[in-house]
Amino acid sequence: MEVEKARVLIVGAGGVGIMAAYALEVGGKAAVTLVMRSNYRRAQDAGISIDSVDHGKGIREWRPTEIRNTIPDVSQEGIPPFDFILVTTKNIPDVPPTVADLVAPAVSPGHTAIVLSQNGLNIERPLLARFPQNPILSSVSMISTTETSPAVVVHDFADAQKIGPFVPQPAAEAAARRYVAVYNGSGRLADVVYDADVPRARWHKLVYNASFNPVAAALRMDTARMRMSRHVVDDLVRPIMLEVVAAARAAGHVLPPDLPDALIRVDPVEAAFRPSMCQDADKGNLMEIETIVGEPLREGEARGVPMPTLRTVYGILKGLQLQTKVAKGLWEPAFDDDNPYR
Ligand SMILES: NC(=O)C1=CN([C@@H]2O[C@H](COP(=O)(O)OP(=O)(O)OC[C@H]3O[C@@H](n4cnc5c(N)ncnc54)[C@H](OP(=O)(O)O)[C@@H]3O)[C@@H](O)[C@H]2O)C=CC1
Ligand SMILES: CC(C)(CO)C(=O)C(=O)O
Repeated sequence: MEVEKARVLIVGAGGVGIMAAYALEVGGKAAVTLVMRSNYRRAQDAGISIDSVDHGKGIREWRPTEIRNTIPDVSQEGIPPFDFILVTTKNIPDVPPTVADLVAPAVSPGHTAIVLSQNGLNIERPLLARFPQNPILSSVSMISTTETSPAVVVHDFADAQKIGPFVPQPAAEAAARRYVAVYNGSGRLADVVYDADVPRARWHKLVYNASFNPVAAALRMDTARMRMSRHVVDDLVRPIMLEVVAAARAAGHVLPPDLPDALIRVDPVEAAFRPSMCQDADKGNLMEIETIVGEPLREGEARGVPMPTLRTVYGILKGLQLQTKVAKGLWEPAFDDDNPYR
């Protein structure tokens, strides 16, 4: 007897979203509807191309069950509810629409589990507030995957995810366990696992992302060159890592003492790896500053943790983000009424 496939909507069809769509479909336990935007036409015409360390090179003209270029409105369109909505856009709350606004038409209250496979801290909170009857799940992803041109993806580090409920609660725990089983239907993805404490996993990952990402974006430097310079690590990366470890501890998450040293050396030198925020800066894209830098800073400072290096880097990054907003017509230089510097 054929078991009914989970209906999964994926919003955000870049590197992470396309690899998730592929893993879900190839596992045979999910039917994926993939929302595409700039790459929609190319995927419609020629399919999606993937070279993947997990699934093989030379995957061509691939398409999931359904591709569309709008967010489904389940009640208006009269379509069956989605079991899961996987969000894999960049999370940039300082520019609308918010993730909650984006997915709202596709959410069936009390049914759809929303999975956030995005970097950052506390990104789940607005979803919990907006959809109190729905399981809200976190996927802390360690994959390295890039959309090199529209609908063409290169995936070069094995898919590793820690997946669990943002708030421990039976329905969310069950939904998270089901999602892991559906995602790894192929049995190939041993590092995609259930984790009962994803808030800790988010802090753990932030030790890398809150330090290397913004410093790389500000300096336009890969992690190998930062290490070769020595001073970039000594003056910026390591101090931020220690500040984030202290903030995590203040928030109740004790991370291994050797974590900063291990993460400083984690990228293969020959990869000359540019963290995602640096790649966004290179492309003139908006960056995930508030979720990756601002939020750990706010969490730490609210608990009295001194975080002077991260605060300075945050200020610089916000300035860079403002320049991108100007370039995109999203900010008009003008004084607010209450600006003391006018
Ligand atoms: N790439 C990686 O290896 C890793 C990424 N992450 C995290 O995963 C998340 C996704 O990253 P990644 O896949 O690299 O990001 P990408 O920039 O490659 O992809 C994001 C996708 O979301 C689409 N999108 C954005 N807004 C909308 C919208 N309103 N409606 C429809 N589609 C939209 C973009 O479309 P368009 O092209 O039209 O802008 C793009 O296709 C981020 O939070 C990132 O930090 C975490 C670990 C590793
Ligand atoms: C380092 C990496 C690829 C880890 O998955 C990441 O999260 C990023 O570049 O932002």
